[in-house]
Amino acid sequence: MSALAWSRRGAEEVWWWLSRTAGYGWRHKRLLLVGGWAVLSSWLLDLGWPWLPLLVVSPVLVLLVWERWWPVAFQVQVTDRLFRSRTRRWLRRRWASVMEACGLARRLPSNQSVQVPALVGLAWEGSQLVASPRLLTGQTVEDFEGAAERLRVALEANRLRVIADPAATGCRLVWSFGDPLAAAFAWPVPEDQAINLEWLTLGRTEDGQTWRLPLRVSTLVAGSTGAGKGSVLWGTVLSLAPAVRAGLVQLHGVDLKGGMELGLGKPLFTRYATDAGEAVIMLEEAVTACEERAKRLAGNSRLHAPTTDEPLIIFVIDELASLVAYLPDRDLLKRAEAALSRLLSIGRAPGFYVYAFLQDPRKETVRMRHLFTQSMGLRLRDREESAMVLGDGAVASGAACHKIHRSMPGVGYAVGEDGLIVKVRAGFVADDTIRATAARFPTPVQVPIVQAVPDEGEEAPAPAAARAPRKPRTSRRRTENVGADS
Ligand SMILES: Nc1ncnc2c1ncn2[C@@H]1O[C@H](COP(=O)(O)OP(=O)(O)OP(=O)(O)O)[C@@H](O)[C@H]1O
Repeated sequence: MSALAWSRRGAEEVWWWLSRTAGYGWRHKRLLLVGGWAVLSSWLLDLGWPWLPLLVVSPVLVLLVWERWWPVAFQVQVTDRLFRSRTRRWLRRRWASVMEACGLARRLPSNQSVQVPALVGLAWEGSQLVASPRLLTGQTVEDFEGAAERLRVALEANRLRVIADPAATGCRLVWSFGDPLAAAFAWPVPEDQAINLEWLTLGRTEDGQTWRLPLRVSTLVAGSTGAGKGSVLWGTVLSLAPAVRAGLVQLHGVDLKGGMELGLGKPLFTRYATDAGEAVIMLEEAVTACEERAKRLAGNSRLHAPTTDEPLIIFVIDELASLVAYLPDRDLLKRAEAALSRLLSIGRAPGFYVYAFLQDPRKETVRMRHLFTQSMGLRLRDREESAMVLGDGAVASGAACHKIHRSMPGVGYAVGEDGLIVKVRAGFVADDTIRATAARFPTPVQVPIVQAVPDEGEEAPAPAAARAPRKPRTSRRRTENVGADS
């Protein structure tokens, strides 16, 4: 190794040590450096080289001043770079022992030699260290998923993802260091022209990218109380607001907390239900409108193209369980379940989608859970709940909703644009932002929900089970008005 390389390595080691001892504070470090400099200077002065101390110490002084006055730039340019090159070097050198310690190496009984998965590639991609191992014969990606936690701790990383290749015959190990999602950030009022009918923009991903979710898929968002479902809900509404004002999207809101959640943004909603009776009528009318649109599309198109005459209909249902599990009125509950299941199963092509939010993802609570084609998990109670929402495979490869800390509302796991699970944080939507958005992007049409009131002397309607088949509850003209399908 050349002298230059040695001195570079020496400088790296000094700065590595300085960054590792950050806890001691700069006063101690400075004392140490100045002391070392004094000893070195007196030694060099003795040798008759008075200019050398200055030469040696001036780069260090420059670095000290840089770190003190421009800490962010210093972090990015010096500390992070040193950390990366050192971590990469360390892993390359220790790969075999890491594999062995994590239970991924194999000792051959014949000659006691150790077989280790070869390290095919190792590189930094942004803030993530990515390794590509070659699996040993008889090993599967699941073996690496099983050792994920050990691999994470071995590198003192915040998170490790095991990403299988499409055929699941190999995988990539992705270590993330630090937490780019640690700090909350506010979500702004959308721009006037920001109409996007393919993607919702909701926050940031752990790679520092914008978090986008496909719009034209019914989506279930689960999170314990206080997990930040409100940010995802309002992020969805804000993302759609410009299209709402343009008449290309209609929002139908269900808020059985009496309007406490959605009330602030009422002008954005074409239809808005705050009690179970209204919600069920709204859903049933939407099913009728959806079936009619599907009939019209049949033979012409396989996917509805939104227009102002035939907009996308997006149901936003806060606390889904209040509608399909906790209703004391069994008749209403059955009707709600039936209408919602029908909408979820036939709504995709005609452009009817449901965005539902709930705390308890168990099947006993939401029987139609499997009908949501997209789901995301915020903080959840335990591993089982994480697996219910995202699937076992996602949890095994690192989507641990149950490990999200209480102090991180809005953080969760979702399927990213590449189809892989990604950790995300929704932007925080303040009440003032909702009010401003509602004032700027009101929907051009609001359709009230009319509940049938039995005429005097007329008997109350019989339970649904006794009536067959049930007709739509409002006139044909009103039904057609839903979704402006007239
Ligand atoms: N993205 C976010 N960033 C930072 N703080 C957030 C974020 N989202 C929510 N919070 C904060 O977390 C708290 C709980 O948020 P929120 O009401 O959205 O949770 P929730 O999941 O809807 O809870 P519940 O089901 O009990 O209504 C709020 O006080 C809010 O200030």
